Amino acid sequence: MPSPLLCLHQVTRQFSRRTQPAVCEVSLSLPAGDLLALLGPSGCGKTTLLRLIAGFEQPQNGTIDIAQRRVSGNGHWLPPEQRNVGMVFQDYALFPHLTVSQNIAFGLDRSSKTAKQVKDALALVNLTGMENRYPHQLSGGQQQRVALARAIAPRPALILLDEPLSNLDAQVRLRLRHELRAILKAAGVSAILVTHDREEALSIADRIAVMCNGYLEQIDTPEYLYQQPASRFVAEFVTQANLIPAQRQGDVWQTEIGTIPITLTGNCDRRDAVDLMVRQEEIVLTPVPTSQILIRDRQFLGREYRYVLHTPSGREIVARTPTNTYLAVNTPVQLEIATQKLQLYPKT
Ligand SMILES: Nc1ncnc2c1ncn2[C@@H]1O[C@H](COP(=O)(O)OP(=O)(O)OP(=O)(O)O)[C@@H](O)[C@H]1O
Repeated sequence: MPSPLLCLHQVTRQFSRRTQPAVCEVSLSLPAGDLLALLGPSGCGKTTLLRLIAGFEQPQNGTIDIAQRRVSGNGHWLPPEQRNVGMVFQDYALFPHLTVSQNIAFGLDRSSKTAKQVKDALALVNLTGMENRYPHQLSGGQQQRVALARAIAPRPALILLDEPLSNLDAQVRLRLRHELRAILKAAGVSAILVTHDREEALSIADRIAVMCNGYLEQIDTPEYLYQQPASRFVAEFVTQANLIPAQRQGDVWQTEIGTIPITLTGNCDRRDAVDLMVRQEEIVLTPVPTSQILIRDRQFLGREYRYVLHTPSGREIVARTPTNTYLAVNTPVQLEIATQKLQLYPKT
């Protein structure tokens, strides 16, 4: 197996003794050529972790290796400019008085190769022909592509992107999402992308690292993460699943939405009270006049309906159904769960 391009071991950064660490004992590795998304809510430590890798922050504990070279920890320290890492920021950070070409050439050593490196980077981000424009003559999406070309041009080992799409409007953002992945893959560069947008992470990353309160909760492929969230936090944040309290009663789980065979969650868990993870798209709704569960809201989302249901105890459950299930608000409904395997989590 080839050595990973980036290796973090037990990295911790605490800004003040009175607060908990912004990044706490994070270990992860990144295979060469992979695109990793750091995903988590605001304040969970994503940007701090990115800055530790770039060398803008120094950890109190742990080691960081890039391309088999220790850049931080155990008495080693390499400043950002010696780490062979490119950065792309949320606000593009282009020089307004320099043209597109000059912006891209900025970080390159002046040599006979510079013009070719700029030309190649421009072609990679699809901006050939715009080399003499100034940043204010470009759209937001084009400016971000210049920033990406500038990071790629010196051919760094690793590119770090901090919320690179968040300043763009929704449509451009969607388009650039896929372009971004294609450009990074075409350049053959490894990259880490910070985002708080789960769809962005799920759709473009090879692997996703989910962070919560400074800790790394889970790192897996988007598919695995979605199917098998390792914790209640990942289940709620990434899959936006419903967590429904359940009591063991013989060979079924007793819940507000009916009984569920224990076999659906595997028989090995001996706990009596758990929360079951029920994904929005796994719920099948049938109108039943005697049911105590009511539809409180319905939204048409084009390809599906999003129903908000209320149980007698006041719990809110969200279901997404195909558009052939049209049910009016206030209809009493029965819920069925269409899955072969349900995840469960210990009760909090
Ligand atoms: N220079 C600093 N000094 C003190 N505290 C800091 C500093 N930088 C970050 N923090 C704190 O560390 C924690 C993690 O911040 P960080 O910016 O890494 O989170 P984030 O996940 O990137 O959030 P966001 O998505 O809002 O940018 C927060 O509680 C933040 O207030």
